[in-house]
Amino acid sequence: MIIFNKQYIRKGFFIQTNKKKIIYLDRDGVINKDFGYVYEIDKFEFISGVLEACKHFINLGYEIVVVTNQSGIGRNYYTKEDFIKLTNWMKSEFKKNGIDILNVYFCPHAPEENCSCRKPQIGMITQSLNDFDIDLQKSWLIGDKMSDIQTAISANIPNKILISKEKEDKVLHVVETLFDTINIIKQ
Ligand SMILES: O=P(O)(O)OC[C@@H](O)[C@H]1O[C@@H](OP(=O)(O)O)[C@@H](O)[C@@H](O)[C@@H]1O
Ligand SMILES: [Mg+2]
Ligand SMILES: [Zn+2]
Repeated sequence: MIIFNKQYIRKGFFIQTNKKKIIYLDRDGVINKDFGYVYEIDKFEFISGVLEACKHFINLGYEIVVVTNQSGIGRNYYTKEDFIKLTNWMKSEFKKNGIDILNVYFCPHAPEENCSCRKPQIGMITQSLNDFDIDLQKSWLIGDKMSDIQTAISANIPNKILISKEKEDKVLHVVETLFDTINIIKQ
């Protein structure tokens, strides 16, 4: 039996980092089909392969955080309560498939409000760092707009993937659906 010298432990030689590694997921266009300001359960259609991809991430030890712009609230297309109702349903659907979503962060503001949380601003990422002990260097951000990728750049998240049918030469990883990221995120 090895007895660690208490003074070493006191000096932090054996501090184990339990920092979380996160997959930050954009919602519309990544988790669900983006029909435009989706806020009703019957209009929320999971994109094929999303559940399998999320199970893959969890098997690799990641936790999943959703970061979503919801300007439809600020534009008065729907209410914050509508969004929360849909979000609770979405989380329950993930849960039914063995996938726990650590948290969903959303920006309810319209673009003209110039808030600090609407992507590509990094307010939602910063809030997640306040809420959890996260290792951003081992985390990923996956989105369907270049503004999502810009969020990762601004937040110093080194690993980012664009979900798009067009090749964006400014982004190293461009795939058509979240399922395709299984071939990229392997540890
Ligand atoms: O992709 P995330 O961030 O999860 O959510 C995007 C949605 O809030 C909506 O964002 C809008 O952009 P504007 O917010 O109007 O610029 C449009 O792109 C809509 O099609 C889209 O549904
Ligand atoms: Mg999106
Ligand atoms: Zn905001």
